[in-house]
Amino acid sequence: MMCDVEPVRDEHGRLMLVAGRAVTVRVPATSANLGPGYDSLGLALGYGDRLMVRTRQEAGVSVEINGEGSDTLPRDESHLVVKTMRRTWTDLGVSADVMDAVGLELIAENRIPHGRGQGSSAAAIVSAVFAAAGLLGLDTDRERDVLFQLAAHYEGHPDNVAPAVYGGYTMSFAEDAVDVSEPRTVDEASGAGEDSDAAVACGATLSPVAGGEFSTVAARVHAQLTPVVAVPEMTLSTDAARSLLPAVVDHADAAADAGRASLLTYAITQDPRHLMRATRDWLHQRYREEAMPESAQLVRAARAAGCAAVISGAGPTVLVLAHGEIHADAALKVLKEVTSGGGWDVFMPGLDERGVMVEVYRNA
Ligand SMILES: Nc1ncnc2c1ncn2[C@@H]1O[C@H](COP(=O)(O)OP(=O)(O)O)[C@@H](O)[C@H]1O
Ligand SMILES: N[C@@H](CCOP(=O)(O)O)C(=O)O
Repeated sequence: MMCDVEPVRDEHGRLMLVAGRAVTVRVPATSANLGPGYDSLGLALGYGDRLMVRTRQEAGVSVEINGEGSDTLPRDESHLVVKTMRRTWTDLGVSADVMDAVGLELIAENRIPHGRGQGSSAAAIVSAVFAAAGLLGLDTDRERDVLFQLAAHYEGHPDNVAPAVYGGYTMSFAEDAVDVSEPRTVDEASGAGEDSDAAVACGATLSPVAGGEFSTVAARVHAQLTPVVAVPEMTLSTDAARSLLPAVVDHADAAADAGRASLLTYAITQDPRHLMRATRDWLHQRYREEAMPESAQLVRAARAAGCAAVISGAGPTVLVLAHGEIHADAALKVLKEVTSGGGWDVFMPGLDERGVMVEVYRNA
């Protein structure tokens, strides 16, 4: 993090939002699940979104959107980034009066496609949480773990948020206190409209999130691992895809899935030759097939051709985890051939090892 601003506090010690600051946040696209790692495993991809936010004296909010969502997203308080920044400030103890008095100018450069299974909503939430913390003058590198907790809490599942925050390959899990027996939609999980006491700002650093729901471990990816994606024009919201999942799964399916998820961690970090067998899943893809039959068909065709293909996130993007240049070129060719009828964008996005990047500066 690059930062030349300090936290300012009121007479009660509460963090203050002040005019005349600016922040730039870069956040990568992500692919979650990776086959057997439903709601756990994630990979940071080598491209992403950029968000700039300025605070100003005049109250109110202005939003400029370039790229993805420029013709669909709202430009007011209901914009996901604006809502999430305000929620973050509230959770970090900034008073409503202070928040209302300071104006916001947002410029979003969006490259991650929306509703395609590459973590656009997680990227928006992560960029909002880190922008909000940066504008308060907090050291977002030092506070990365607490800010991860907040963002994962807002998103409701940690598997996209973790690689967006830390980069690389991430293995996330719910802490014991969380009841994961009922699948939740993103809206339920993000607690839209509810009061939240997720984190408290105290002293120079943030306290750990009260009852932090999720944790993660980030690992470096094997040098040969090369993602290839096929992105269709159709969209599928994550909430809709989650609503297709059963509340209970068969014990044998859970056991089979656990074996492949363990193997996948070895394949991604140590020996990519195991990727094909390591990317079988029993928990989500088959239940979602009806909502994205063409993606399911592409996964089958690519696997039949020897590519470790899975549905990326909740879909409908198809991801191949290739190993080495020759295999990646072959995977690219297979995906292009099968989708030659049109309507798909097939490319190699590369990987991101750094996660979210924040620069804060004075903007008098
Ligand atoms: N950069 C962004 N700014 C504002 N809202 C966003 C942004 N990215 C995603 N969203 C919101 O999240 C929705 C997509 O979220 P979701 O259904 O979870 O799909 P994805 O797989 O792309 O994360 C979009 O339709 C939009 O409402
Ligand atoms: N584990 C989640 C992942 C959703 O990822 P997204 O990129 O589609 O938002 C799920 O499978 O629902």
